[in-house]
Amino acid sequence: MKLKAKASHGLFPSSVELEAWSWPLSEIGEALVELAYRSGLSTERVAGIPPMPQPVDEETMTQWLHLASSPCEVEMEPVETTYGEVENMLQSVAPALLYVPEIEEGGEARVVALLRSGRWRLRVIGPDRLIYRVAPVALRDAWCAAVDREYGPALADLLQAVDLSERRQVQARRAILGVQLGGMPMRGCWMMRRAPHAALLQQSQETRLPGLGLVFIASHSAALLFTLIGWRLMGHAAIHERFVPGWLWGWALLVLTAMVFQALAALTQGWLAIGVGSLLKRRLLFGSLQLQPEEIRHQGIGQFLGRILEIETVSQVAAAGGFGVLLSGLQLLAALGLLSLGAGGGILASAFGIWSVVVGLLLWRDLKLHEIWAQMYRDMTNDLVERMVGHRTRLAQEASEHWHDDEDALLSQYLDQTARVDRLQVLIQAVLPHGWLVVGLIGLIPVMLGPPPSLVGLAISLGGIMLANQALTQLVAGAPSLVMAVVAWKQLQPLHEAAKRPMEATTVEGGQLAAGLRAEPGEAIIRARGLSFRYREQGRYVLQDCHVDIRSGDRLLLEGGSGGGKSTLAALLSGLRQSSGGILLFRGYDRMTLGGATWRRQVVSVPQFHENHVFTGTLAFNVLMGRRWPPDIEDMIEAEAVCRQLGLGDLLERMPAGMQQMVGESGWRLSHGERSRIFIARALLQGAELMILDESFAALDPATLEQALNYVFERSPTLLVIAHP
Ligand SMILES: Nc1ncnc2c1ncn2[C@@H]1O[C@H](COP(=O)(O)OP(=O)(O)OP(=O)(O)O)[C@@H](O)[C@H]1O
Repeated sequence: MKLKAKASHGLFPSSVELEAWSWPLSEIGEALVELAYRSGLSTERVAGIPPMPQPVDEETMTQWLHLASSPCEVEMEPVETTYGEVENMLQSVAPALLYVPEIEEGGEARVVALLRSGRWRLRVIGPDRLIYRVAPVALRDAWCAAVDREYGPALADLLQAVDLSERRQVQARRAILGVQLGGMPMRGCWMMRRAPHAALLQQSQETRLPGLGLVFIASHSAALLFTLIGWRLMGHAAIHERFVPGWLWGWALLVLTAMVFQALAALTQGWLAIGVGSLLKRRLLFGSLQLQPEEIRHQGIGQFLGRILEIETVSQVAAAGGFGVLLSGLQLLAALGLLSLGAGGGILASAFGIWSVVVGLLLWRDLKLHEIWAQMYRDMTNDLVERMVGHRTRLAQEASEHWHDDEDALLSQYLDQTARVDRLQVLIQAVLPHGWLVVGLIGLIPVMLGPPPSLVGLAISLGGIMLANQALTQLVAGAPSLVMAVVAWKQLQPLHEAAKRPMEATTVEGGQLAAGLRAEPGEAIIRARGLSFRYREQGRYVLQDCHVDIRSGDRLLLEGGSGGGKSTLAALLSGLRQSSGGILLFRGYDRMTLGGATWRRQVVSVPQFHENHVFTGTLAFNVLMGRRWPPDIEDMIEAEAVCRQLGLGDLLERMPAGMQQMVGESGWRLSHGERSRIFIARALLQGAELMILDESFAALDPATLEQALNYVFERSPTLLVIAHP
């Protein structure tokens, strides 16, 4: 099959073949750099991208892309679609890299660098750095060629028998395969995005928020300007009693223009709200995943839950007109200008200045009260989460009359604070805008008592008072949401700070090691010299001057008294914690060289029961999450086999949905022994070089223990078992 694409350069576009607009696999690094640069995500063409290790499979490629994308300040996210959806996906996934398997038997695999494109023509960068325009269907055919080749021949005879032109035959084959294979998963596409730890401003540029913001401010200002000119026109006509039709038409035109700009402002406000909300959500959720377990533990998980819920407040406020509040500032300035131009300008402008200070002070007080209120709310959430987690223990062991002791005290403090916030709100909402009308009219009294003012000056002053009233009404209507947003943003600061931390990158050595072969029998896997660890800087050492040697193929048992530091050592060896001193090497590399992610892939630890978790999801997800998700059919077959070998066959028979059964907190309640074997299965399926089991067999009866242990011996290349004597 020959694939064609129109070249976009030159005066007379000509058809060129796949080789011209796709990159050889060996040049994937160059394709990545060029795509990052041309799509505006990198500021320069980064040099020195390491070569991709061979042989290539999807896993190696994903790992390598993870490694190679970090110097370009981008991330490559694997995208999965179905055979029937390929064309749609190609139209929305850019910028992206696509792995195109060999089109013909014996051909070579290629890579396509897809730029942001229109719907009907996709733009791709060729190895000659020129941009080609490709029909979505041509790229679809290239990407799906391997699948089409496998399933297409069966259709060939059928299509030959029908009298159709060659073009129609291709279309018919595409349509039939689309129906037959529509749900088949398709992989080999990686979407390029700005790295999530990049500055918020850079990320907002990517979503075109600054431009939208400017359009919003400009259209709002224009609407205000045209309204003011309209007022001036009507005022002038009224004072001079000259209501000629031309003036009325002019006024109508001004009002219409103001309406158009107002509609544009409302439209861009909606887009801004959605854009800001999604940007913040993405950023802060990334921040929450960047937190170290110790940071969460230090503050309590409920505190963080409370903070994460605040994300919704910030984005809702954006939608609820927080921007309108900011813009009422513009109206206040315009009102100040009018008041100083009108009759008795000095007095009215000063009165308005003093009133604005009062407004500012009351809003400041509102902010402070809200901050205390939010802290109380977070404490209550934390308390509630603690109570829910420990509910069963309290049920069994605490006297029921004490269950709600602290809860009642917290609740009554919270209600008192809510009442304080509400009282201030009433004052702000009722007094500020209307109070100003009274103050403004009192400010006019000296003007009226003095020499008669000019009618124009009086009209301008009245217009200024009304405009200020309108601006204050808008300000106090939106102020509560703005105050909430400021308070919520302050609470989200730890997540925002965590989001600035760069992700742990896979290093060149890490990538090579991950793609390379297993260690030779007897080769040193772990080497630790003088290893020490303490939980706090001034705390006591839990481990001190510790020497460990683990070789490939070893089966080791680590015994020791309670609190002796066995689990801590397991956490250090598996890269979950970092040592306070000494040297720790995995196959000759330290953690910095290898990268934390690669280290944790290669040394898997099954933590003690209370430190491990069954996620709410299918059993298949729970055992395969350490390998990859979504899985392919081989993964599923292997996962079921591992579960059966660990003695979970009975459980699988009893579960109505087998491997697809929902487990976890709200699903099938697994017994202690079943859970511990699921943890073992999860670790075995990760395929790590070294496996550490921390008291994983404690809950098993002797027969099951023997079966599980024998299987673990058989499957793990190197094993360290922690157990009590
Ligand atoms: N976050 C922490 N801060 C301070 N000390 C801690 C912390 N976590 C654990 N420790 C202490 O470190 C010591 C070693 O704990 P570790 O869990 O490694 O022991 P272990 O040998 O696995 O014990 P066991 O056999 O009872 O599971 C214990 O004294 C424990 O109290």
